[in-house]
Amino acid sequence: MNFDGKVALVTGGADGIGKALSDVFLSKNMKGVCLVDVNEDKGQETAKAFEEKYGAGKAKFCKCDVTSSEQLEAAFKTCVDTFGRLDVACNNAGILNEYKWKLMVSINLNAVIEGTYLAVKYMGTKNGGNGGVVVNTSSVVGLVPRQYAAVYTASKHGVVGFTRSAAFEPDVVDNGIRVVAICPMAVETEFMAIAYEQGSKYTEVYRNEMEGRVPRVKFEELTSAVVQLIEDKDANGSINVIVPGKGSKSIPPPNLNL
Ligand SMILES: NC(=O)C1=CN([C@@H]2O[C@H](COP(=O)(O)OP(=O)(O)OC[C@H]3O[C@@H](n4cnc5c(N)ncnc54)[C@H](O)[C@@H]3O)[C@@H](O)[C@H]2O)C=CC1
Ligand SMILES: CCCCCC(=O)/C=C/C=C\C=C\C=C\[C@@H](O)[C@@H](O)CCCC(=O)O
Repeated sequence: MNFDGKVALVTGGADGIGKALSDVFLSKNMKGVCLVDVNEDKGQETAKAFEEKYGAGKAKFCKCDVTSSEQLEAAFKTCVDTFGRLDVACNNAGILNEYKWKLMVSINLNAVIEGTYLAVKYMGTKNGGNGGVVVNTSSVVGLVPRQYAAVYTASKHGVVGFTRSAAFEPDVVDNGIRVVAICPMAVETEFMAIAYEQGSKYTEVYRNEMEGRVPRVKFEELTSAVVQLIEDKDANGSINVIVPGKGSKSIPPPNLNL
């Protein structure tokens, strides 16, 4: 898919990875981006900054807690009502808080599943849309284990398993939709700092043993991996790990000869 005149919806679009993706989408001449986020102040601020940079009417902020089915569907509807179409859905919002693990699973996994199905409803060729691409944000710990962050790791493994499987569901394929996921290593966002504030078993260990020593994926490395996945019409069910300084690599599922 090329980006010209297309429309994206990005959850967690107010900040971090979602903001960086939205910026790149607009720089590639997308018609508009819908920033879907629970943080109203940041969301309004980011939308305003994008309108100053790319022109009036290019960015729409939708206040939404992705754990609410009603709010998430309203965001998809607002996006289509505002821009007249939807082509790319990035299910990206996420948190790290092992102490609030049920909430974390709701945000990191349930909302990704719900967002994917809503994308089929609002982008599907059988539902009046033009087809499109769903990009789900997992993590490198969607592929490998990480102690002290068992539930975060489980939620991100869930995103990988769901993406690999949903991509080949007839209802998804027959609606002209591809589904992919990214598995970044640590990225240059405030994610860990926010996790410190909220309190998490992993962040205490991270702070003591790793902080300042873990290389970070730069926004440019991450966004170019996502752009490639969106542009590549053969990328479906693809799970791409993104490693600082080494770019993006597709990780096939294990072949168990079953
Ligand atoms: N930063 C990192 O090192 C890595 C992050 N990831 C994943 O990338 C995704 C984005 O993370 P970052 O941009 O780094 O974090 P971030 O904290 O900078 O941005 C996350 C955004 O999601 C929003 N959000 C949180 N809960 C929400 C909810 N219930 N409803 C709607 N919006 C909500 C926040 O308000 C924020 O704007 C997450 O899924 C995270 O797990 C994956 C690998 C590495
Ligand atoms: C488990 C919570 C992770 C939250 C963020 C996320 O989703 C992904 C983080 C990704 C990468 C973390 C990398 C950690 C690397 C270390 O295990 C080690 O390899 C780095 C050591 C560097 C050194 O110089 O010792």
